[in-house]
Amino acid sequence: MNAAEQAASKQNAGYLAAGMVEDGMVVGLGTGSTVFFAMERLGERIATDGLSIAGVPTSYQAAIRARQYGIPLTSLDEHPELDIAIDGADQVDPALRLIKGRGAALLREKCVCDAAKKVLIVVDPTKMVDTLDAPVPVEVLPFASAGVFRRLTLLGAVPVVREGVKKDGPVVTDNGNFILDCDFKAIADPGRLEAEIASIPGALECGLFCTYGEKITVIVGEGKGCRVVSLQ
Ligand SMILES: O=C(CO)[C@H](O)[C@H](O)COP(=O)(O)O
Repeated sequence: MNAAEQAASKQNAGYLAAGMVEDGMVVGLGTGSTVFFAMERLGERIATDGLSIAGVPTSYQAAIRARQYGIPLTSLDEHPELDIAIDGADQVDPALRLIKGRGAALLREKCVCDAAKKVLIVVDPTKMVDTLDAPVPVEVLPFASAGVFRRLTLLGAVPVVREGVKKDGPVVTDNGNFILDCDFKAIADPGRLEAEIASIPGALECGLFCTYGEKITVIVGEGKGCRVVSLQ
């Protein structure tokens, strides 16, 4: 798949997801290039069809884009339960377990995913895999980073501190933390690994999303439309 085909697939997925949002909904807004197509289409629906929604952004970048597209914003404080969330993913397996966090927004993305009654994951076909094997990002409290690094190594990872682009030194997340990208190779039991990482003090969240399959619908953008996948 070349870059133009991939962009078209992402647009198809994002636009279909935006069409599933109903008037009056409070919508979790994920981070990344695919979900931004959904935001673009939501903005058009607001401007032309009078769609009335409010969005909860998962990052500064999502908030900035939402404002550009004219999507009114709210917060999890105001709406601890969301009608729906739209987000991207880096990998999706057949049980609809995900690896997320390329954009370092995984902590807020998991909070929003957890708060949503229904989650639409928008991807291009390259994201669909039989076995999750991409590096798993772990958001780490800087105070505890050396200890978390050691514990992740004991779990079999090769952790790498994510470095900034146009910034020397580590990426600092929207929450003021570091990211360790942890290569576990093919992950035999993603749910168990997610629980093991969650048990490390100072590992604030990881990019494995293994417990939300029942409420996730995956929209895979393809050349001329979309394939919709759910466990139901
Ligand atoms: O998890 C994410 C950000 O933290 C993104 O949703 C994920 O990386 C997919 O991004 P894209 O749609 O640009 O491929």
